[in-house]
This record gives sequence, structure tokens and C-alpha cells, in this order.
Amino acid sequence: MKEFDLIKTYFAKQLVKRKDVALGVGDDCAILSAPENKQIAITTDTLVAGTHFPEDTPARAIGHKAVAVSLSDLASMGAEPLWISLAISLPRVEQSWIEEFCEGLFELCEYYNVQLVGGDTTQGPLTITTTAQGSVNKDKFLTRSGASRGDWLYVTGNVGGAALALEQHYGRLTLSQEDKEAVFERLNHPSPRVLAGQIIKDYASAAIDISDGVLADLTHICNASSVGANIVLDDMPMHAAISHYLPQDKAYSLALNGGDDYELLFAVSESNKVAAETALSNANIPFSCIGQTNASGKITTTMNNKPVAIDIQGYQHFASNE
Ligand SMILES: Nc1ncnc2c1ncn2[C@@H]1O[C@H](COP(=O)(O)OP(=O)(O)OP(=O)(O)O)[C@@H](O)[C@H]1O
Ligand SMILES: Cc1ncc(C[n+]2csc(CCOP(=O)(O)O)c2C)c(N)n1
Ligand SMILES: [Mg+2]
Repeated sequence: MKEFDLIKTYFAKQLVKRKDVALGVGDDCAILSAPENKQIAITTDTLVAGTHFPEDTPARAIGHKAVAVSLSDLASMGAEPLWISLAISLPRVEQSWIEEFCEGLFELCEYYNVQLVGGDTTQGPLTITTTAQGSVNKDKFLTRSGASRGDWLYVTGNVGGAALALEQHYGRLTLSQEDKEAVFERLNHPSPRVLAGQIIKDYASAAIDISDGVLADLTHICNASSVGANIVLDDMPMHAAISHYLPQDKAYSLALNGGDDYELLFAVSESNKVAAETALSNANIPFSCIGQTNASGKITTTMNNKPVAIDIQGYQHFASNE
């Protein structure tokens, strides 16, 4: 099967058909109708085999994750997902692999009514690049730069599960079968917090999605907002399996620096605190208040009201080049 047959057989066959897509897969460009009185949020992510997912990851999980990481970026800005494009480089055509990849990809697209509107198919090392587009009400979006001193900091869900899966993958820890299944689910099937993003856009002052690690992504908010922050480790929602394998200090270091959580980290002013918490609770979204921004210009961590030092070493490409 060659390039054009692949596109026709797999990528042009999606169930989602949006009215705002005048022209989808098949021409030089897609033609999309911008929603009235809205602005478009657009984000691009690349997943490289061996860098962003273990080489033996099931195709279905890779398809899922390719959509999830981009929708997670839209979620962090409070955007509603609309369209996605897919650039895929494949070493060879293995039809069963592509079928499963498309199942993972389209399942999440269908859930969020996102249409695949175009892309590019090439031969090469397994690499997937997604560009997702979403809409926000005019000038009503979240950024990293809106936090003020004294805002409360929150995280959705829990953190560290994916990082624990990678410890198993790289042979640094040996997990029980039950824990392995739970944490590989977190690594392979992250659920983008799209609904949470829609809710907090009315209450939060700043937000980011956690891809590099809570502390590294908090650094992005703090730098962009010119604030410091203190994180209360006692309140950090850690994945339950981590404490089975690591002493407390190593558990925090892994969970807060590992990344791949795809949860939202956001700031809320004192005056919006109750309303934000009520709205998230009403929507059954798990969240934890993990600290507060301040004027220190630094990020500090405390446990039992005492300072504890945790290195901030979020995921950075090219880190090993130095
Ligand atoms: N090659 C590039 N050209 C232009 N802009 C880029 C390029 N690479 C990254 N950026 C921009 O730099 C900013 C930070 O990128 P980064 O990929 O770290 O985003 P992120 O949201 O922190 O990561 P993630 O995609 O994992 O959530 C974004 O605005 C992104 O669009
Ligand atoms: C096999 C394997 N090794 C390591 C990791 C960890 N990892 C890779 S990229 C990244 C940050 C987000 O990427 P980006 O900044 O490119 O969006 C993280 C936490 C992984 N997922 N799979
Ligand atoms: Mg992001």
C-alpha cells in the first residue's frame, strides 16, 4: 500500500463530520469556517518513538496520545477543540498497526467531536505531529502570565503515575502487575482535561498543562506572571502506586519532575476560590489546592510546615547534550 492509498483507506475515513469544515482531507489545504465572535487557539506537538513513548507502545495508545497531548494544550487555555491535523512518518506500512493507531486517534476525536482535516504521510522513523485548533470566546482565554501574588495554586487529578511507568520501562524499578497496569494506563492513555479547562476559564488567573513536570510547568507560570510560589507537599495529589516503591523524598522528586501527567495546573485568586472549587466539584473533576503564589520570586516547597528542598529538573530535550 502506497502513500495515497494509505490516506484514502485510513485517514480520510473518519466518522466526525463537522459543519464548519468546508473541505477536509484530500486537497492542498483544508478550508475551515472560523466560528463567529471567537478566536482560534492553535497548538502543535510531536511524538517521537523512543523519546515520547517506548518503542513497544501499542499503536492504539500512540494514536490516543497524539490527540491527547494536543487537546491538553487546548484545555490549558480554556479552548474548545474543533479540528486536528496529523503529520505521520512511518518506517513501513503495516496495515494492522495503522488500523489500531487510527482507532486510538479517532476514538478521542469522536469523544470531543474533533475532525481530522488534513496532514502529511511520509516514510521515515516513527514520528507523529499533531496540530490541534480550538475556539475561545473573544479575548477570553487562559494564559501562563495572569497569576497575581497570593493566588491559590491547584492541580487536577494526580501526578507521577506516568513517571513511575517510565521507571519500570527503563529498568530502574520493578512494579507489581497491578501497579504496572495502572501506571502504564497513565503513560499511554492520558485524558486531556478539556472539561476542566472550560470550567476554570471563568475563574482561573493562569493555567498550564503538565507535560514537563509540575515544578517545571509551575516555573513557566511563575516566570510568565512574575511571581514566586510555595507548594505544600502534604497536599500534592500523588499517584497511589509511587509510595509502594520509593521513600518520600524520592517519590516527590519523581512525581514532581517526571512529567507526562497531562493534568492542569492553575492559579485562582482568593475572591474566586469558592466559586472555582464549587464549579469543579459539581462537574466531578478531581482537584487539589497545592499552594499559593507569593512575592518571593522563587519556588519553594514545604512539608509539615517546614521547608524541604526539591530540585526542579523538568523534562528538557537536549539536556544530555550539556
Ligand atoms: N520550532 C518552534 N517554532 C516556533 N515556536 C515554537 C517552536 N517550538 C516551540 N515553540 C513555541 O514555544 C512555546 C513553548 O513550547 P513548548 O513545546 O515547551 O510548549 P508546552 O506547552 O510547554 O509543551 P507541551 O506541548 O508539551 O505542552 C510555545 O508557544 C510553542 O508554540
Ligand atoms: C520512552 C520515553 N522516555 C521518556 C519520556 C518522558 N518524556 C518525554 S518528552 C516529555 C515531556 C513532554 O514532551 P514535549 O516537551 O516534547 O511536549 C517527557 C516527560 C517518555 N514519555 N517516553
Ligand atoms: Mg502545554
